[in-house]
Amino acid sequence: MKGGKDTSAERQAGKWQDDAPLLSVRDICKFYAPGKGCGDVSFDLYPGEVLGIVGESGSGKSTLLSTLSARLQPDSGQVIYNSAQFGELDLYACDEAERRVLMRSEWGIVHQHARDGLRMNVSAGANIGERLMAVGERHYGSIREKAEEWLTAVEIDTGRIDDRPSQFSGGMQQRLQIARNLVTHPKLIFMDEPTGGLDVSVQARLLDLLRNLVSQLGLSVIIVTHDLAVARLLAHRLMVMRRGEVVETGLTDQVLDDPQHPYTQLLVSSILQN
Ligand SMILES: Nc1ncnc2c1ncn2[C@@H]1O[C@H](COP(=O)(O)OP(=O)(O)OP(=O)(O)O)[C@@H](O)[C@H]1O
Repeated sequence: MKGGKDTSAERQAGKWQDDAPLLSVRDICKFYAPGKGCGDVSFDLYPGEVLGIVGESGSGKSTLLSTLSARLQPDSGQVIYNSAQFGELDLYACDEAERRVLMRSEWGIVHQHARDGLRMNVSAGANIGERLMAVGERHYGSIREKAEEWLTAVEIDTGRIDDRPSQFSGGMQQRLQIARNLVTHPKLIFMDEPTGGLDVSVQARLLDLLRNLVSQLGLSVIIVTHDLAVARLLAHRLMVMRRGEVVETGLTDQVLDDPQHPYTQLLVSSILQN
């Protein structure tokens, strides 16, 4: 099946708002110094929705993503996750053990640099199998079979299952990182510049793959990118950040085709001029 975003019309019709939010973010602040970090961020993310966080370098995108994914304690604010296993969880008030379970089952994190998300000294199959074992899978044959299925899903030859990621190209490493994340059927994926640092043709292939998987699996995604073309292709909704503040939010097509805030206008026009 060829994937793709749902149309703005569906989004505007409130297709997702009928469901309970998967993630509710309220007044999150995390500042390292004045203007360095992120402040007063609030939004709801619905099941199957892809939210893009865009803005120039240093605007606070990665800081925000880390606070949303329970990797960086905010100075203030609340992140509530609607867990299949635990019900509503306040991420910074719940047990560390519960957060760890989420990280390896219901959530996935795709890092910009694949080596931050992979174990480079074990095989591709073991990278995928490790996450399965973390959720209780013990049968070697079944783990290997699922690893092969996921290698195929991310377009890696199953003959490479015993190779280490260090023997893979950058694009393959990134696809392996995605397979490792998706094997446990997570609900929510956090991505930080997943196509950054890759050649343009490799980026295009990865984006196409991501778009199809996100659509087929009905994943909710929060993706940080400075690349508006990536945002346009993947995200239903955008949040534009500048100096730690959200300056504009809205449907992707609306924000990019009819930006309201002067900073977004500048961001969009600078891309058009290039
Ligand atoms: N651990 C840290 N200690 C101090 N300052 C930090 C830390 N991490 C980030 N910052 C600062 O906070 C600001 C926001 O950084 P952040 O990485 O969130 O921005 P970004 O929008 O993701 O940028 P980029 O696209 O370059 O990754 C920057 O000024 C950065 O230098």
